[in-house]
Amino acid sequence: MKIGIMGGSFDPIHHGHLLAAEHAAEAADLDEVWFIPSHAAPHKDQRPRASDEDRLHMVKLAIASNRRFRLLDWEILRGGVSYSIETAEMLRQTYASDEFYWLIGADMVQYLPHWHRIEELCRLLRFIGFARPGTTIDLDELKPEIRDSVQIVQIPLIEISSTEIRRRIAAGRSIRYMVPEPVLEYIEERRLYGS
Ligand SMILES: Nc1ncnc2c1ncn2[C@@H]1O[C@H](COP(=O)(O)OP(=O)(O)OP(=O)(O)O)[C@@H](O)[C@H]1O
Ligand SMILES: O=C(O)c1ccc[n+]([C@@H]2O[C@H](COP(=O)([O-])O)[C@@H](O)[C@H]2O)c1
Repeated sequence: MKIGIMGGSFDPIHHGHLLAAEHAAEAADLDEVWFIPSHAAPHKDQRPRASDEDRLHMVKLAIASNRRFRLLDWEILRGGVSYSIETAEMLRQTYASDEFYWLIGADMVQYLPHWHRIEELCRLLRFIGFARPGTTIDLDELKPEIRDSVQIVQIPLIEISSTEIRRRIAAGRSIRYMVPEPVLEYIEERRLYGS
């Protein structure tokens, strides 16, 4: 099987993530997309605002209606810094006959040279990059060892970020239609992000 990996903080998960996963899967002919919430993103100084349990639960609610989407809690269970190379090694050991494609937004494509043990990671899987509003992808900036592992797909642009959602909630503004309805209800019920 061809499996896409959608890693992220998902603090909270939003329609930008879901749309990107769906369209990237279609464009690259992937059989499934596995969502892997990180415990602590390697390049972010701060831990996510919501707990591991709440972020896992929100992803579960958001993907429940899509038969091609799955949730993997490996990075949460592993704890510590969530280096993708460690996850990729576990995936390759556990599912030796599958092919893995790490799905990343444009911001992350340009940041690839800084990923932990990136050249080893490029030998274990390929990356599928897609545009994100406000960022451009310039593959020429990447050295060939990395560039050759990246495939770019076109997806509809949707200007939503978790940061903007957290800001809106804190300011008492609406986030309806930015996140799936069950996620909105969960955020309100658990009073996450100062709601
Ligand atoms: N609106 C979007 N369109 C396309 N890709 C996105 C979008 N939002 C996030 N992504 C991608 O999804 C992955 C996980 O992102 P992440 O969970 O950090 O969300 P975020 O909205 O960027 O969060 P934050 O604002 O807290 O940094 C990254 O590869 C990121 O580039
Ligand atoms: O392994 C790394 O060094 C690395 C550096 C930056 C980002 N990543 C992964 O890229 C994915 C998107 O990151 P983020 O912070 O936008 O959620 C997520 O799965 C991160 O763990 C991984």
